Amino acid sequence: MHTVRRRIIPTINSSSIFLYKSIERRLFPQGSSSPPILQKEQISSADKMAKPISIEVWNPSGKYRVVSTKPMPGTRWIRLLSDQDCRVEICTDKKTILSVEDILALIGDKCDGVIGQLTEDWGEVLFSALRRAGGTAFSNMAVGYNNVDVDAATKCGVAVGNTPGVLTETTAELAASLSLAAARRIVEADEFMRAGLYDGWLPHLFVGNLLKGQTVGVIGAGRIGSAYARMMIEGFKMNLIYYDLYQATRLEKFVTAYGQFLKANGEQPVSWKRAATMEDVLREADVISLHPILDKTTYHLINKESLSIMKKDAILVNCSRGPVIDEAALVEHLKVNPMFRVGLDVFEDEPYMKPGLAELKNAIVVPHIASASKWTREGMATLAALNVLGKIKGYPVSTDPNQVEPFLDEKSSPPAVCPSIVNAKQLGLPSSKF
Ligand SMILES: NC(=O)C1=CN([C@@H]2O[C@H](COP(=O)(O)OP(=O)(O)OC[C@H]3O[C@@H](n4cnc5c(N)ncnc54)[C@H](O)[C@@H]3O)[C@@H](O)[C@H]2O)C=CC1
Ligand SMILES: O=C(O)C(=O)CO
Repeated sequence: MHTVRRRIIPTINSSSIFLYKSIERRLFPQGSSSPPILQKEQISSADKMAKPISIEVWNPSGKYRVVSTKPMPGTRWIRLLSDQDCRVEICTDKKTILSVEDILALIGDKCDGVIGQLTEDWGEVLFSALRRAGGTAFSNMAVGYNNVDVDAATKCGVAVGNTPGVLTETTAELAASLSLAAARRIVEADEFMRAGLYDGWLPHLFVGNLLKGQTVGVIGAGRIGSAYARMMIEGFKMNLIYYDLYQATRLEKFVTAYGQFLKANGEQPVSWKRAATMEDVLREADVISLHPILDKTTYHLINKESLSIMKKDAILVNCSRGPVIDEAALVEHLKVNPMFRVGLDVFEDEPYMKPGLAELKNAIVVPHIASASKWTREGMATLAALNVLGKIKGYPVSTDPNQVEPFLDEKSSPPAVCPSIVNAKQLGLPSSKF
């Protein structure tokens, strides 16, 4: 078998290059685990099973084989794994979304753990394959894990990690950005300027909504929903109405204290209300932001009926998951209510939009970038790698998945703990407060 072994220039900074004895770039045929190294030209594009998957290997002599289905930001995550005797294989295939077959090929016959992405379908097929390959660890590089069948993973004895906390503020900031952009019609106005249509100030030009004193509605007041609420209340002095299955006590205390502060300074205080039903939020709020998890209870939470009870000039923001909104119903609603505006980061059939959405001026659409700040994305990669590493090494699981700083501090070694394993209890894994 002809082999190709090329040294490539690592994309990480030069100080870390010496840590890695060699880097291989190989072409990985689907359906084999320790595949022969093939030249691209040798592979017939007509033969689907022979379709190559390109990978990058770090620390080739590492004892544990850890696969990442995507290159991830930063280099700390690679260093942390390599330093702990892991051979790290990163899929560098150009295809944006890997299929189950692609991932089966990456798992192969021996694989200790995988770091995967929210675009991948992690169900019984992949978890059984991972288990057969000797693997017991998987982590999504995301806090949301609606793409993962956790029961199937548990049945196979595979731990499922996620990355909460590190993306809370970044995601909330995008929700706040979309709220402002929609309220003040920033995207429409930008397009107007660039089209050369501006010929002077006019009293009616791009008039939008003032946020101060209006009501912000939050559906799903967990980590991100609460952080978003605080930004809108503190930043724009909005009143809060929220709906969640649980009471957001800290958020309520914050609004009470901030209201008292404003009052003491002679300003109009802000207020909060926990709604008994989601419909109460939809009826009362001027800006509504969706932050629940996606599950059976939140699928199409916003549909034709719920849209119909919202104010005609309300603003709706979605930075949770696309299927929380019935997007076809939303398109119809936007068409007949031009004053109703939306800011969407996520879509029902991602990466696609429902027909008609792209043409609507009252919709702002961005490609699932809510967690896309450098610090957050590098932190997500680190937490995902530490989940996988911790399970491989037999470390206990953190009892507080919101305590992320100790894992992210670049100046010290991370604790010997898995940051967040969602099926830890079901698997009977030991836990640690650390
Ligand atoms: N667009 C993006 O890039 C990002 C999207 N997300 C999405 O945001 C979601 C929330 O993340 P976190 O705030 O960290 O999670 P979290 O678990 O802290 O908050 C979710 C909240 O939703 C509530 N909830 C669950 N079912 C509900 C229902 N039927 N009605 C109302 N509330 C309900 C929960 O009680 C919880 O308070 C993630 O699951 C993920 O899908 C997260 C990060 C980035
Ligand atoms: O973390 C998530 O759930 C995302 O959607 C991307 O950050």
